[in-house]
Amino acid sequence: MAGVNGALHPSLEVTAMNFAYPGQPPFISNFNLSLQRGSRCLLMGANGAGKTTLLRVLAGKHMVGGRDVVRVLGRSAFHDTALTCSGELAYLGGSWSRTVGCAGEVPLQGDFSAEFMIFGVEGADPERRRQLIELLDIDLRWRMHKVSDGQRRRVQICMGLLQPFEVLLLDEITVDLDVVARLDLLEFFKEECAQRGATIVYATHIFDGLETWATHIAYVEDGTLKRAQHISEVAELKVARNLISVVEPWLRKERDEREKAAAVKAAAPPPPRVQQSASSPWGTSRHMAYYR
Ligand SMILES: Nc1ncnc2c1ncn2[C@@H]1O[C@H](COP(=O)(O)OP(=O)(O)OP(=O)(O)O)[C@@H](O)[C@H]1O
Repeated sequence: MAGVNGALHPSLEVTAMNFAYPGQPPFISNFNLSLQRGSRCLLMGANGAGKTTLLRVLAGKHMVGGRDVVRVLGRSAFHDTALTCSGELAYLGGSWSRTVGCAGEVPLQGDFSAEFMIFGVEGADPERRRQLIELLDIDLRWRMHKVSDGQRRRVQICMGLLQPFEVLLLDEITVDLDVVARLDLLEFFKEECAQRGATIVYATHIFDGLETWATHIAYVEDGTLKRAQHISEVAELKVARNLISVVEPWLRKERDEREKAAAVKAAAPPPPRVQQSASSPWGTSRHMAYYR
């Protein structure tokens, strides 16, 4: 996707990025992605392909390489903490949690009202707040420990969007929303990109209506970027009914190849066992048997 629109300064740029979880083999190698202002990129891939990992790296939650590897608005996503503090770079992820020391991510609990949560976000523009509360159909009297998953999610999304982001990373946040809330939110995102030039990367498995929403697609397979295209360049989409009928064969092909590779591995003869010589300290001998 390098150089989309030919503009000089992409709002999001990843260059030759490598990543491995601690103590694990390399997962992402030589990953490159470049998005201009106003782009809405759909991040797709099978379960475990690396979408969440990528979004968290883009959000500056993991340090990867030097300052030039993951650039957001021309600044290092990890090193420039002002990016997230100002809300210019926003990440809305799966669960609503907070990090508690060695316990890691702990789900939010407690009897708070939606109003307390939303009005607790400092510096929010009252008009934007009113618009989001209305868009997400939030009742400010909701008690957060008594609401449904979808209602809790609406409050989380509202809080995450109060600051006018420049780059927004969305990790499957619409799963709990009903159809109307999801469509209204997607429309809101489209306007944010068109009017303010915001950039969005959205990881999801729900493709309904996204063929006309996305400007770009990125398809990852096992940590590797297999496709990165402008939506108009996806040849299959020109003749397909919808996005799901395009992506389903990619996912099935990938699964078949994975199963074949696993079958070949299982059928291969086991590696030769290292013969232990009689003099090996790990070998057994009749002599030692006397001492057992
Ligand atoms: N903290 C971690 N430590 C080690 N490995 C991890 C960690 N988090 C994720 N992984 C591994 O990284 C790979 C990618 O996981 P990731 O959550 O990024 O995938 P995903 O594409 O978001 O999947 P899904 O569609 O199921 O949400 C998986 O194999 C997963 O087991």
